[in-house]
Amino acid sequence: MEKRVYKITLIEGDGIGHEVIPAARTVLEATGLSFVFDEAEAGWETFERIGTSVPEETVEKIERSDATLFGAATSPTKKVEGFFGAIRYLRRRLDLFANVRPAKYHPVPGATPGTDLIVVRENTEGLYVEQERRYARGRVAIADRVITYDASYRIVEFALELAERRRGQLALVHKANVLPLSDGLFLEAAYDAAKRHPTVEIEEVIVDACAMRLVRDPSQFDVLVMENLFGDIISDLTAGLVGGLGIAPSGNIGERAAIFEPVHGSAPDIAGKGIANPTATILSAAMMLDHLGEARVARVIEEAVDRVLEAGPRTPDLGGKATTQEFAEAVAAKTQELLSA
Ligand SMILES: NC(=O)c1ccc[n+]([C@@H]2O[C@H](COP(=O)([O-])OP(=O)(O)OC[C@H]3O[C@@H](n4cnc5c(N)ncnc54)[C@H](O)[C@@H]3O)[C@@H](O)[C@H]2O)c1
Ligand SMILES: O=C(O)CC[C@H](C(=O)O)[C@@H](O)C(=O)O
Repeated sequence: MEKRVYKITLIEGDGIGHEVIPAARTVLEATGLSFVFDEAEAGWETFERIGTSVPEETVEKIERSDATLFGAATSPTKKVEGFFGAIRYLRRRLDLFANVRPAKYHPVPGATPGTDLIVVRENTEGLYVEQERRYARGRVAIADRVITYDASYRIVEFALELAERRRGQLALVHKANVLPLSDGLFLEAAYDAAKRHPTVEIEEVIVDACAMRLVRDPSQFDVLVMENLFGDIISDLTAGLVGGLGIAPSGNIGERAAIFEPVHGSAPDIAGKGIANPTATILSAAMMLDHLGEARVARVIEEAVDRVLEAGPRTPDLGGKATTQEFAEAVAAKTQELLSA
């Protein structure tokens, strides 16, 4: 059979994106699969240079490729005229409606054994419609939070299908006790979708109780589905359960495109030092391979990551002294060794 060549767009973005993307590329190149990598730009540095954070050429490259690996992009906390957040824009522009955020135990300090769950985050609406305004001479601010039946149905359907391939449990995470019209609509759509998946065990969990239960015993959860901002916050919590942001991968999945990225941001506090942990990006690259149908190689990369995390070298966030690239090279070597065994 002719060997498939995968077209992958690489977007470093800002800060540690410049370090973790080359690290993940080192691991991908060790798999023996064939890739054509195409680099594209996005983020704050791009905005400062050319006045837009996502050039059209970047969108076209993503649409033309089989999948994209994204590092991180910086967003300022003050309003900057003409600026929009790169990853937020790409999620909505390309209708990458499902943000899939696994949290699985890896052998690192502070990780909770038994954690093996996936947060499915709605990725196109909620507060991320980014419609804010101020009134009363600037002393009152309102942000719209949009929940639609269709987007809720679509994300819950995605989560139900995922749960069917796993342990068959789905938690519907919501705040309908306080917001019965909006989060209540999410639940209505969820139960309509669930009618077609009778084998999945459904549980409703109010988001604040969900946070508490996750901290106390994450092993009670399999798949959790929720609107955008709840998913943003809960997925950082679940990253914390498995060793921190240096570890947590994700995929933004749509019908026309898919972008894989670490859950973390551009980490300005450590950028440029070569000490960022590339595990989250390497595991995102493994998710990308899984998505492309290369499940076996994806599992081997995950195994290689675990072997290196166990034996060292480790990056400073996990108590080690390794650089980003040293860690990646160790994972690449272990990947090659496991693939040829
Ligand atoms: N998807 C994205 O592009 C994305 C995601 C989150 C934050 N951001 C942006 O990133 C910038 C910084 O945000 P923040 O500081 O809240 O979050 P962050 O994830 O960048 O960093 C939070 C903390 O975790 C540490 N950390 C993160 N990734 C790490 C890694 N791989 N290895 C070791 N330590 C790591 C950082 O050093 C920092 O102390 C902001 O401008 C924010 O808007 C972008
Ligand atoms: O800083 C940004 O522009 C987006 C950050 C981003 C988010 O979805 O809010 C990040 O926190 C994430 O979880 O992907």
